[in-house]
Amino acid sequence: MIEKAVPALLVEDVHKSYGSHDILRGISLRAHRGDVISIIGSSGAGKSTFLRCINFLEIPDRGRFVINGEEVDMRARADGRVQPANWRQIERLRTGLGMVFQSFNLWAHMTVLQNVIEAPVHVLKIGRRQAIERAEALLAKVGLYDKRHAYPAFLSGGQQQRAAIARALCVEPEVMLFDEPTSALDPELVGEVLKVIRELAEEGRTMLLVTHEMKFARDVSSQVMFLHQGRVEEEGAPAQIFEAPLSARCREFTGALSA
Ligand SMILES: Nc1ncnc2c1ncn2[C@@H]1O[C@H](COP(=O)(O)OP(=O)(O)OP(=O)(O)O)[C@@H](O)[C@H]1O
Repeated sequence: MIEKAVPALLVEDVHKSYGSHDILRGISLRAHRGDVISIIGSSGAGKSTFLRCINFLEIPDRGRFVINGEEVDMRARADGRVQPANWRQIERLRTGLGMVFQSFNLWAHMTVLQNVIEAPVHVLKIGRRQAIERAEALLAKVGLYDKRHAYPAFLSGGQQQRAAIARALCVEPEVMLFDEPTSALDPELVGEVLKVIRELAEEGRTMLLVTHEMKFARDVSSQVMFLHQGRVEEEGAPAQIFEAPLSARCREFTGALSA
């Protein structure tokens, strides 16, 4: 089927620098529907920056982006870099990318339910009743239905992150982008969030996951990308990356963390 052949996300040759510091030096990625791609690497390798360039929270200096078959319209700047030509297009395409951040980023003045329906109602313009139905189903799925009228301050970090996942899912994104979703959590709360992410993977959702949870990445991913200093040092199936990596750096990194 032609539809299946269109990647959910295609990213080519992404570059990004801050001043004279080159952070991303030509990273490409292709995610087909149902792929779970973990992005791993040492601190400072550029993992989060890469994820943030994909939904234009950071503006890449260069790169080609095709989201759900639609290419992002980029234009050249006088300094040789590129920038999105049309922010309306970016805003529209962003609804196809559900982002979950390390620090949850829930709105503190809104209840869990209000957080989850905000984008469906105000960005997608779906009816409030329909948004509430969808949000309640998602909150039940992540185990937070009973907390739907609570404010974020009254939730644990794990509950806040599960609410943030429900919020990202509520716009029915093509691709979920997870940026170290468990890094800010106390160790005893990590498992409940990983369980939700694992269920999403098992459902066949397309996901990119920046993580330091090596065992989880090994279990849940269809593909793993190991970044080193802004480049893809090695990529492949989890069995390759974690059991028989070709790169000595990758072997050292995964060996040290999964030991
Ligand atoms: N807004 C910014 N301005 C300047 N430098 C930045 C900015 N954001 C990130 N950097 C730098 O870019 C480099 C890569 O950061 P990034 O957060 O992408 O790495 P990472 O691989 O996700 O690391 P970690 O695992 O520690 O989160 C780091 O050296 C960081 O200090």
